[in-house]
Amino acid sequence: MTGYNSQNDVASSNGNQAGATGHKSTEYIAQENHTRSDNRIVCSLTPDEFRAVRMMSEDMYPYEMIQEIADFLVKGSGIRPKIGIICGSGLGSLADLIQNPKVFEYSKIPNFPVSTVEGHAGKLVVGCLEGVNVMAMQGRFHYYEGYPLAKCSMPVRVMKLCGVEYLFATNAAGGINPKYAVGDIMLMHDHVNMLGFAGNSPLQGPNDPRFGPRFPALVNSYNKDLINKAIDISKAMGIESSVHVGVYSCLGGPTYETIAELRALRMMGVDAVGMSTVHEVITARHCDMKVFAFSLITNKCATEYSEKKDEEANHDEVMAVAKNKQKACCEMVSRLVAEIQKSL
Ligand SMILES: O=P(O)(O)O[C@@H]1C[C@H](O)[C@@H](CO)O1
Ligand code: HPA
Repeated sequence: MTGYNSQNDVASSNGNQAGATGHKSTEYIAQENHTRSDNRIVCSLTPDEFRAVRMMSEDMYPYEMIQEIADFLVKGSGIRPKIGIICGSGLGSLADLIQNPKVFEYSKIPNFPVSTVEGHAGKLVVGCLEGVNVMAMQGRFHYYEGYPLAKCSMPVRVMKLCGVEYLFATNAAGGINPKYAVGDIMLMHDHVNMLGFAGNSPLQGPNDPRFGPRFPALVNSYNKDLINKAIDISKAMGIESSVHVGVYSCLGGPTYETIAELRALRMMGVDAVGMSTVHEVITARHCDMKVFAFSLITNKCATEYSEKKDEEANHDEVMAVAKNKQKACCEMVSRLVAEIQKSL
């Protein structure tokens, strides 16, 4: 074979849904081309470049591959979920609410990434909550784990192809708004996409219109009706004084923010900061899901310089606060699902 273009071949192996097998055969062809007996290099990429391209293509999830994952989950559970829930750090107990759960470990789901962060169990739980079929991710994927944004939010598309219409995304976040206390809940009504400012988006790359449009609008991303219902629920629960409506921003992490960064975020109107959710919301809105999201404020972000160690954010504190507040978060989610059930 002459004039071999490994880049084309990588793309087509991806498009063929060949998965690991396709990639292996692509690599084989490329290596063969690099080691022809006449020593002519016919591959347009060096082996290292080829490997890089191949790794990039492994991070792409074409529609058919996502359909395969969705089919696997629907077949394995016998359920078509209506609501998808993403459990934030330390909030995995949201998935424990699910009755008659069918649990899929991420490592056993074909082509699924694995969770690497403490407090993210790496399980997908499918079952029934308040009479509604739901699917919950006990463990999400973060950019800082090394996954590209499209891969981090790929499960949202899986949910969509399983039948999900509503996305509930939860997270642990640092409170920047000085009125917020540790343990408060912030219902997200908007976000500032800092990774987007830097030119990074989960929708980067070719657009597949079967998911949604090339240029989706993001105003009104957070469903107002669901926010209002959650406010009513917080009143019924007697926790309205610790529930706020605010703006979330996601940074890349894994570092917590500097004082200067936190001051800048505050000036931009950000109330809480974390390392997730925004790319999931973008992906969900792209495929026209209704979105509800909240942050559990697990720590207060310092905006003054201090030598005090206890003012520094740390993941143990995040986890401990989440554990303490999981009951209220679970109740909020259950009651909101029950409200949705009434309207189905
Ligand atoms: O998955 P979430 O956004 O809830 O997790 C937050 C952000 C980091 O992963 C971690 C930092 O403590 O908690
Ligand atoms: N910053 C970023 N992410 C977080 C924080 C924080 O203060 N707390 C929990 N997740």
